[in-house]
Amino acid sequence: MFYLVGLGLGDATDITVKGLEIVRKAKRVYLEAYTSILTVGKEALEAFYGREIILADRDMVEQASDELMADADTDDIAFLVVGDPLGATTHTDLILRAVEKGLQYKVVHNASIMNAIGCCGLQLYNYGETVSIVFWEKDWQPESFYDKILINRERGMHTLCLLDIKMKEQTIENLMKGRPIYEPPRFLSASQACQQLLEIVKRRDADKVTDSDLTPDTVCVAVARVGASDQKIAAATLAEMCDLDMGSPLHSLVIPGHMHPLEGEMLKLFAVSDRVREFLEVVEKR
Ligand SMILES: C[S@@+](CC[C@H](N)C(=O)[O-])C[C@H]1O[C@@H](n2cnc3c(N)ncnc32)[C@H](O)[C@@H]1O
Repeated sequence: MFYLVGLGLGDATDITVKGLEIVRKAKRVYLEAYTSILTVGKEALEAFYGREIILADRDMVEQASDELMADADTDDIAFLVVGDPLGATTHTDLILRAVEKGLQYKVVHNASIMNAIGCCGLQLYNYGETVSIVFWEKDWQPESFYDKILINRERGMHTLCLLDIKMKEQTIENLMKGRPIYEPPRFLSASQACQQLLEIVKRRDADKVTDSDLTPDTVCVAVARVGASDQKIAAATLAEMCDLDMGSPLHSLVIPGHMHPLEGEMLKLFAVSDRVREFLEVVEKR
């Protein structure tokens, strides 16, 4: 059996009982190591599960499925994914390859950032398309995520923005071989994401600005390390968020659409300034 096991969002103990039983009896245990991270590393997982873990880089997952799934016809192979195996990063390609090979598979679900974002108080029913905000390079500064945020806002919907993780293949190879990591992975922070969003606002033609467009005063929400003991949530204006330190990764950002009074009341718990509190009090009284 080929098992895709979700690890949840916080630390080693977030695996489900069902997932842990599978990990403990599987012949080999892989950890997908490039789309998300927990607040603890491979060693802490190995200590908690009592099993050796093989890190699986993008090449292995996308090109070496024979190796990954070897023996899954007669033995159990576990493939661990931070969050939910089918949340945000959908590993449906692996499922299709397992089926092609005539293998049986099972998914063990767990919490995903896609549902845990409910922690900020904005209703999951009211979200539109999720977007990914990528690290801008000197000569590559896409703006497509901004347009998707506007489409959601035009419909009154909130937008969950997942933030880029840049992990060089070399870093993962070094990790897998126990070699030192010369270039640590880079994680886009909520404040960097807001700086990029405001840069796009600045570049757009002021005459064409609509009510859905973002401004430095637009209230947004940043979450960091959701599910971990030091989880942090902050509601701030985009301009305030540019200078707010949310601490170590992972971060996500939410750009609200139309807010229900209850959503405003809940968000107020996380307001970082009087300006945001005053704005949310108006929402509460709608
Ligand atoms: C590609 S998604 C992977 C999703 C994962 N499979 C899941 O179901 O949650 C990775 C992005 O989700 C967001 N994310 C994942 N876990 C998070 C957490 N615990 N706190 C805040 N953001 C998180 C970050 O923006 C990160 O770059």
